[in-house]
Amino acid sequence: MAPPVLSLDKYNSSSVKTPVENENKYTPIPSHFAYFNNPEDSNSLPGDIIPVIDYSLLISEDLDQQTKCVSELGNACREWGFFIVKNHGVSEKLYEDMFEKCEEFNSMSDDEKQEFKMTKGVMDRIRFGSSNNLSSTEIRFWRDYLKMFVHPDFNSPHKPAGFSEILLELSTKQREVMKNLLGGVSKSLEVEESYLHNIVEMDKGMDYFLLNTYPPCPQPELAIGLSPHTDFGIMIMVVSNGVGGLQIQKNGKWFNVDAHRNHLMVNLGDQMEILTNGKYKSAVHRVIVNNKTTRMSLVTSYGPEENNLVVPAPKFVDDNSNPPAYRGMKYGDYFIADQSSTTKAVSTLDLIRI
Ligand SMILES: O=C(O)CCC(=O)C(=O)O
Ligand SMILES: [Fe+2]
Repeated sequence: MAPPVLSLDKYNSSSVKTPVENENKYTPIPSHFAYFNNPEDSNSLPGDIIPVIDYSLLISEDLDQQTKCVSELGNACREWGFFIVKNHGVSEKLYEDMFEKCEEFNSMSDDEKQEFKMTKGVMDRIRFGSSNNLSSTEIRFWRDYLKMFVHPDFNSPHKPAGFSEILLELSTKQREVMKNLLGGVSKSLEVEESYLHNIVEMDKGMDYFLLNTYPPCPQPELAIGLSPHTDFGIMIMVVSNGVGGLQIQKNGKWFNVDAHRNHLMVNLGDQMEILTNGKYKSAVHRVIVNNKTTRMSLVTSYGPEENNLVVPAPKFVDDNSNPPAYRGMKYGDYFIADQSSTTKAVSTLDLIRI
């Protein structure tokens, strides 16, 4: 007898998690989750060569150490568009508390989460859902999300109790780390420390926070958590609950990112590529799923002020060998284009490449 098929539609659910928990003996997964046709497409390599940056050296008083760290940061940005950050100083306890609250959020019923579903559109201050693309003819991602704007105005679900306080504390601390990383990246580009920060008006910048949840999948070799993509934003900070899944692409090959719970994973985003006129590239990445453990990731995308017109910065453009490679676009418009696209290939950058 054919095994029962997991049916998401009968739950009319905006989440992968609810049906997964209610029908735990299912297989196969519904066809609209079947992403991989060819098993070789999911091949990957160990990520032990991915650069690791020691944040404590970046902010140290010892100028030699700092310079060495900036140079490592520059290499990581040029070669990978991605790096791992250790010794970042945000407490492990704060992450533990945040993940605990995220689990509590996930455990609420669909009815309880109803009020957080998208109502007006992608500019909703908070939205909960699953897959970017809800058209039934498209492949869906094996992922649930909760997304919200946390800067300059702070938004958070009002439940579970304590969620918003912990998120505010975490966002504030992570923002400080990001400011210093952005300073280090500026220096690696041989501009003053505040160059990128000032040009994008980071003090008024739009920080977008996401909780991604990838429940165990009975056929992980077929499904995908997130297909290959680049992120909007200047830099993106990711912390996981210690369960692997993130992969970074380099020279056409996929590398597994070591999922140490107390490390930050940072990738360069599309606005970094535009600002540096392609000198630093936005990293292509994807998330694969497993059949044992739920992966959760806390992602914050840091970007310019919403009305900031993002164009290649003067320092990286000249009339001879470096003409502008991207058209300018207001950051808010870019965000909307990225988040509303139902046909997005790998990168929204394709919209503005010259
Ligand atoms: O879950 C992750 O590690 C990364 C998620 C991601 O790439 C995204 O939300 O854009
Ligand atoms: Fe991403």
